[in-house]
Order: sequence, then C-alpha cells, then structure tokens
Amino acid sequence: SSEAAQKRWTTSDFDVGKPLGRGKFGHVYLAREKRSNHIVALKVLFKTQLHQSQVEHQLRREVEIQSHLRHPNILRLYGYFYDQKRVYLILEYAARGELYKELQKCKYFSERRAATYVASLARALIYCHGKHVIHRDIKPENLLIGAQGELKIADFGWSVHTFNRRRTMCGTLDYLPPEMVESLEHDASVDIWSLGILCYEFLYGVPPFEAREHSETYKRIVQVDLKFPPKPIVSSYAKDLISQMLVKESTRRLPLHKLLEHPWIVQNADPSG
Ligand SMILES: O=C(O)Cn1ncc2ncnc(NCCc3cnc(NC(=O)Nc4cccc(Cl)c4)s3)c21
Repeated sequence: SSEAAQKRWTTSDFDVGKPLGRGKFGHVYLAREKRSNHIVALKVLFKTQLHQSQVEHQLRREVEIQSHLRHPNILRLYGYFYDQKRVYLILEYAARGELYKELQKCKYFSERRAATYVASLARALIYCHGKHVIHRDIKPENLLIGAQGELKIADFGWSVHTFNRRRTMCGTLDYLPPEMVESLEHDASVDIWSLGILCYEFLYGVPPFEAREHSETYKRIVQVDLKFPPKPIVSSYAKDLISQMLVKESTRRLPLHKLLEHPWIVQNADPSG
C-alpha cells in the first residue's frame, strides 16, 4: 500500500521470527507487521558492510526501481527503514523459498515446469523492459517461489534504468552474455540471454557454458559453445527456443513477446504461471 511506502517503520512495528536465509550482506527473517498482521520477509543489512563494499548507491537504486514495480512474478519491496547500524528491507514473503534449492533437489525440471517458469519470467521481464528497467542478474539464486508455486524475481540489487547504463561486473559469469563479458555497452537483450541460460539450466540442471576455470567459461560464452547433452532427453522445440535466445549478436536474440508464442512455450507452459 502507498502507506507502506511513506510510513517511518521501526523494528518495534514487527514481531521478528525465524531466519529464512543468510545472504552476503546480512540475514533475512520471517516477520509479522503488528498492526496489520501482514507476514513479510525482513532483510537486515549492516551499514558497515554496505559501506565497505560501496554498494549504497546500488541499494538506493534498487529501492527506487522496486518502488515502481508491481507484477505477480516480481517480489515486492514494500519499503525500508534503518537504525544506527542496519538497513532493513521490508519484502514480500515467498512461502516456498529459493528456486535454486528446488532445482538442486529435483536435479532438473520437467519441460512443463521449466516452460511455465520461463513464460512467467518472460512476462515479468516484458513488464520491466516496458519501464526501461533491466534486471541484469537473472539467475536461480535470485528467483523465489510463492505460496502457489509461482516464480518471483527478487533482488534488483544489480538492476538499472537503461538511460544510465553502467558497466559493472555482476556476480557469477555463467549468466552473463558476450557483450557483458566483453564489458561492452548492453541493453535489455542481456535479460533475454540470461533467460536462455536459465531455461537450459532448468532442463539440464547445469548452465550451458559451465567450466572448471573462469577463463574457460569466458571462452565458451563468447564463442557461444552451446551443446545439448544426450541425457536428460529434451524436446527439439526446447532446444530450438534456447538456440534462438543464446545468440551472440544481441539484436538477433528472440524478443520476449515472440518467446511467449514459441511452440515449446505454447504447448508446455501452464497459462496461470
Ligand atoms: O531469505 C532467503 O534467503 C530466501 N527467502 N525465503 C523466502 C523469502 N521471501 C522473501 N525474501 C527472501 N529473501 C530475500 C530476497 C531478496 C529480495 N530483495 C533483495 N534485495 C537485496 O538483497 N538488495 C541488496 C542487498 C545488499 C546490497 C544491495 Cl546493493 C542490494 S534480497 C526469502
């Protein structure tokens, strides 16, 4: 609610519960806002660590960007507050937790589950790109699962408004497209590349250009050294879609609205997302 955006929150507004996870910058707790009984996730960040890592501007940009985004497949950031030592993010609670843990447990997803996730991510990214926001860090660690099994993109810590495109290194290399790995200018089509990487990883359990050494991964990305293992068996429609997304020339990647019309998505994605 807009009230949530303006109100000066403090920790005494919440009953804080169990820790949900430990991130690099701090922990996330289950919490209940006392007056509304609304369940949220509270991410606690230590100012010293934010300062040491010089990411305060990124955090400010994330809060600014997220305050304008409303989409069923984007985890809400309701607001934030701070005290002497910490910054608190008030986040939508994703009841079924982190997607990457689910992927580790299942090893890989069925084509129906993978296509349903890819379609909902495509719809969320179409929405973001429509608002000139590119996420730039689409990977399993930034995806959560809601109470009805729906996917939620979280952690816009690396997102930018495309007007002021920055060239900053993101997390793992695996999901970066050639133009980011070669640190050239990049645009919304970077998210199409990352979605193609994700689609491959949902179906095979590993990202396509994974290698022991960073230098090897770098080479495989810039050469788009795309291979499909014989196991698990994956339909040629799925391979066709992935091959149309993992294209070096960013302008030739399959546009997201075309992805939603691709036969693999049409035949496999659950329309409810
Ligand atoms: O807690 C878990 O590990 C998993 N989990 N399980 C359920 C659940 N429900 C909601 N949220 C969870 N986790 C937090 C997800 C985030 C969303 N937005 C973020 N933004 C951010 O961290 N920004 C940020 C931090 C430090 C520096 C900078 Cl520059 C930016 S983190 C949940």
